[in-house]
Formats: sequence, C-alpha cells, structure tokens
Amino acid sequence: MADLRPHPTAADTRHRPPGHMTVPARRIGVLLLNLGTPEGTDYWSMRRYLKEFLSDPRVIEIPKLIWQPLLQTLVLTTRPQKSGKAYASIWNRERNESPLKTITRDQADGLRAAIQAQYGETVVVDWAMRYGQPAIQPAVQRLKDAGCDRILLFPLYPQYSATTTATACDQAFRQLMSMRWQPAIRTVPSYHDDPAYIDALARSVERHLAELPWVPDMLLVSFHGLPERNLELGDPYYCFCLKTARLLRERLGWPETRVRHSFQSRFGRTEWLKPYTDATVTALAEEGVKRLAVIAPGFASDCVETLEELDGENRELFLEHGGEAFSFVPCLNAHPDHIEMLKGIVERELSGWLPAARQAAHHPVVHPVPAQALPRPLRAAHG
Ligand SMILES: C=CC1=C(C)c2cc3[nH]c(cc4nc(cc5[nH]c(cc1n2)c(C)c5CCC(=O)O)C(CCC(=O)O)=C4C)c(C)c3C=C
Ligand SMILES: [Fe+2]
Ligand SMILES: [Fe+2]
Repeated sequence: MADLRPHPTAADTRHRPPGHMTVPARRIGVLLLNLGTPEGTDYWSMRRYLKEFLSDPRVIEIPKLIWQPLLQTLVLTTRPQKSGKAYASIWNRERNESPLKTITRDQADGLRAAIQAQYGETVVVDWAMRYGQPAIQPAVQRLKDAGCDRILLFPLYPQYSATTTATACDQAFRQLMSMRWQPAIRTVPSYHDDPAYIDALARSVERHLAELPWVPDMLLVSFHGLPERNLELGDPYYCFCLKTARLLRERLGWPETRVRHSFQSRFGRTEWLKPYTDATVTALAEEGVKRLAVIAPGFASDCVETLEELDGENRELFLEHGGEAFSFVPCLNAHPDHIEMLKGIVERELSGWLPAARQAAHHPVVHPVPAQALPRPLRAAHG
C-alpha cells in the first residue's frame, strides 16, 4: 500500500489565516486498477466475489429482472465450488491470497519506487480492485485525503473493453459523485498497440524461449474472451486483441504460419469471440503441432485464467491430443521491463501535470479566503 500520510507541506500553519481549514499540498495520485479476486477459495468467499462480479451490468448485459434469478439459482449454487477448486490449485499459500492480488501489489510497489525515485513523494501510487478488496472507492478517497488534487486512473487492461476498463473507471467515478471538492481525473487509454508494451511482450517471449530446451513450432496468443454480441454492440476489444497479436508477431519477426490467436474463458452458452483457445489447442495438436508456446498478452498479471486454465487445462488438452511439449510464457507481472513500461505510460499520461507537481512540493498552496469570511452555503462547501 502507498504511504498516504499527509504530505509534510500539508499543514503549513505559517501561511494559514487563523481558523482556516487545512489546505493539502498538491499531489498527484496514480491508481492502478485490476479486476479483483476472491478472499478465499471456500464456497462463501467465492460466492461473494462471483456475486459482485457477475451482478455488474457492464459484465453481463442481460436485463436485471431476467439475469438475477438465473444468477442466484443456477450460477451461484454451482460455480463457487467449481471455480474455488481452480483458485485452490494456484493459491498463494504463503500470503493466503490469490496470485492476482500478490502480483498487482508488487506492480504498484515497483512502480511507486520507480516514480518516486524520479519525482519524489509528490506522486502517490496506489492500487485497487474492481471486485473485492482493496476496493476502488475508498482508494480514490484516500488519495484525495492525502492531498491528491489530480488522479490518473490506470486500468491494467492493455486492450480496452467496456467489461473491464470502463467498469473500473465507473467505480472510481462513483466515488467522485459523492465529493464536493473533486480531484481532476485522467484515465489511461487502451495501450494494446503501444510500442513499449509490444516490446516488453516480445522480450518476455525471447527470454522465455531462450530458457527452453526446445524450439516451438507455434506460438498461440490467447486473450480472455467476450460474448460476440459485445463486439456487435461496438466494444473495440476484439480488434485491439488482433492488433496486439499482429504487432507482437511482427516485432518477433515470425511468419504468419507460426503464430495464431484465440480467445479463452468462455462463460455461459452464448457465442463468444472465436476461435476458442481450448478448440484451437486441440486442433493444433491433432494437426501435428508437437511443440507449443502460449502467451496471454491481455493479462497484465498471472491469475486463475492463465495459471490454471492455460497452463493447466489447456496444457493437458494439448498433450492428450498428441502434442509433445507445451510451455506458457508468464505474464509481464512485476518484471522490471513491465515496471519501466508502466512508468513510461504514466509519465506520458501525466504530461503537463508532473512539472507542476514538482513545483508544488516546494510551494505549499494556501487558500486565500478564510472560511469565516464566506457566506453560509459557501462555508459548508469550503469546509
Ligand atoms: C461472465 C462474463 C465475463 C466477461 C465478459 C469477462 C471478461 C473479461 N475478464 C477479463 C479478465 C479476467 N477475468 C477473470 C476471471 C473471471 N472472469 C469471469 C467472467 C467474465 N469475464 C469469471 C466468472 C471469472 C472468475 C473465475 C471463474 O469463475 O471462471 C480474471 C482472473 C481473476 C483472478 O482472480 O485470478 C481476469 C484477470 C478480461 C480481460 C475480460 C474481457 C476483456
Ligand atoms: Fe473474466
Ligand atoms: Fe477460466
């Protein structure tokens, strides 16, 4: 967690008129946002998490009156056990939390160290989860209370989707709706084609393959899926995934015949984006591909979908259908290349804000009007 104690310049009493509110120093908040994860693998922890996640209308676009009865009766009676098993197989037992949480915290710690080494404590870096803990709304409030009058929201989804990026930002905006004195907000745009991101991915492939005793016949680039309907309704995610896959292949200098893409983690019975990862892995093995490497560039951190579904279930599928060697290229996680890439994006998206923040560290801001001098309604707002 970020150190959110008030900045030393926050209570500069020398310049403050008597009885005046404390005006915090001007800091910048950077809030990393990720999906979220259950607190435990038992039935009730899983149920709580899935209920919150699957009740989000950005995720399931079925009218509430139809969806809620199905969710309560069908999904939440069976899925918690099934998914609980998957989470249990990858759980970080040392910290008693899911890998997604451990890695997101490590990413925030790494980014904070890199940013503060250059910009000092004027920039505060924190992290939060859309579902479960640590929640987004209190994190936004903590940043504001720590003196951040400008906040950059950084959803850790390289390919924008309304189901992930937008709902994470919505949640931060919900906190702003309750604030009288809102911080200014920026959001990090989709970075699916950012050269630094593509380069970090390509280097992770090269690093990983250099350690393998075999050369893959094929690289499968697997993304989390989405209902096809979301694409038809205008979600750009599918196109962004395809662009990432193409740019990665071009950066690696591999021919089209050696790289495929697919979509995993289908949920429910509707049609999702195709080709499906499990069907592709099976077909590749049956077509005679013997050595397969798989990468999941849409996940900033390893999680149940990469560690259990890709490196577990899909590995088994490939080997069962005639494949001989399978290797999963880990997500960028808290690797220094990733931290450097995140820092580059933060610096770009904070342009125009960072120098002002450096200045503010030396010149505490003091509101010129004492609270008592203001008319009643304004006094309330002022305090
Ligand atoms: C039911 C609809 C779902 C949509 C739409 C969806 C989109 C989507 N999700 C991610 C990233 C992650 N999803 C993760 C887990 C997960 N996803 C769904 C459902 C949808 N996702 C469920 C029910 C679950 C929970 C696990 C399970 O029961 O299968 C995770 C992992 C979280 C973890 O704790 O490890 C991530 C990350 C993206 C990128 C995306 C669309 C673009
Ligand atoms: Fe998902
Ligand atoms: Fe899954």
